[in-house]
Amino acid sequence: MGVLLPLGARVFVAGHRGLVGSAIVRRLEADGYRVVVRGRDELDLRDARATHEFLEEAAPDAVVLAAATVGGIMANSRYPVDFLEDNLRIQLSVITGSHATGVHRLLFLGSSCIYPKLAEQPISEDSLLTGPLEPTNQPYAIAKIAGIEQVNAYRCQYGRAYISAMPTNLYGPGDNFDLENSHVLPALIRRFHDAREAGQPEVVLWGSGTPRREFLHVDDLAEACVVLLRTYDEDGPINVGSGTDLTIRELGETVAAVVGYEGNISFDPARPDGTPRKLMDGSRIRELGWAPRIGLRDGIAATYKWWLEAGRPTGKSAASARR
Ligand SMILES: NC(=O)C1=CN([C@@H]2O[C@H](COP(=O)(O)OP(=O)(O)OC[C@H]3O[C@@H](n4cnc5c(N)ncnc54)[C@H](OP(=O)(O)O)[C@@H]3O)[C@@H](O)[C@H]2O)C=CC1
Ligand SMILES: C[C@H]1O[C@H](OP(=O)(O)OP(=O)(O)OC[C@H]2O[C@@H](n3cnc4c(=O)[nH]c(N)nc43)[C@H](O)[C@@H]2O)[C@@H](O)[C@@H](O)C1=O
Repeated sequence: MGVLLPLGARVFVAGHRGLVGSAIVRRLEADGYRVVVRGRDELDLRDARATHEFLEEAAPDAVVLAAATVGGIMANSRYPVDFLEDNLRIQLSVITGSHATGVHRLLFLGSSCIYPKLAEQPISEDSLLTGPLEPTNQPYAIAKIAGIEQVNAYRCQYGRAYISAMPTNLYGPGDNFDLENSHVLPALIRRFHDAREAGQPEVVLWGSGTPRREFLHVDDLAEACVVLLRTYDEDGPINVGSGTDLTIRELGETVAAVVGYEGNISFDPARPDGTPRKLMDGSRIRELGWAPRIGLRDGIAATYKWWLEAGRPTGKSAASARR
């Protein structure tokens, strides 16, 4: 196999201000790569022509596609048009534009929600398209599946070294802490912190508390992405997970303990549970020598510390996220 990402290569990280993109920028720079970025205010990646012009001028050696319309279970349910169309448009602009301007190496990021709602656990890459999706995030999942197919098509028709990675649920510094639109982990950090400060006797979590989720610290994901960019060149998605999961009730208890909240935890069954379980089979990426380093409790403590030191950002509301 040739050198897929030589040291010093120039990498365009699309979505560099996000949870994932910012972690990938940190990792690439620490590893001796040169990073190219462009803010959404200057370049809307849904605009195919502007994206093409930018890629032509910037001429990166590689592209990491970490820009997307992203959110938790309620955002996915409330804004299906945005989750479907924004992501299809960003993918078309960036992947098509990369090929058209001669970029030979590209990493596309999908998500574990591309797999069937009731996939056999742990979920192997081979279970893609073997059953119905989870309805709360079907539009997003279908856009991401289209992205995987687009990557495969460029591999097949043009021999491009484009690849797709499917991370499990992520968390870490730079996450979205908006209470309605975020994912569960940052929401719980903020909710337990606020409840402790207010002396609130109870925190009501969404759903039944029984769904199981697997969480990976974003710095571990970033390391996995660089390993993939350097060494991996196969068809189809490759999973990136921590290898262990827990119930939402257990997650709530863990976050409460880290934050120092000692009140009661209850559940609101009127809110959706989503997929009952989505634990990834990570054996393929483990064979490449990558393994996560950050345990969940330590990762939550580090994220809580980051959030406090950053001035307790409240995250992206639906309006700003859907700008
Ligand atoms: N968070 C998670 O738990 C998981 C995330 N992933 C995947 O990782 C990738 C990144 O997610 P994450 O970092 O969490 O998301 P964030 O919302 O934190 O970041 C998304 C980034 O994309 C940028 N962006 C969105 N739309 C546009 C646009 N039209 N033009 C230019 N830039 C745009 C945002 O810009 P701005 O900062 O200006 O808003 C932001 O920097 C996604 O593909 C997602 O599917 C996969 C599994 C789990
Ligand atoms: C990464 C992944 O993320 C999403 O899927 P999800 O894992 O279902 O999302 P989530 O993190 O929002 O919730 C996980 C679980 O937690 C429960 N829950 C309890 N209390 C709160 C709470 O306060 N906020 C949130 N958000 N959830 C809560 C909630 O009811 C659910 O049972 C999709 O975007 C999908 O497309 C995707 O890719």
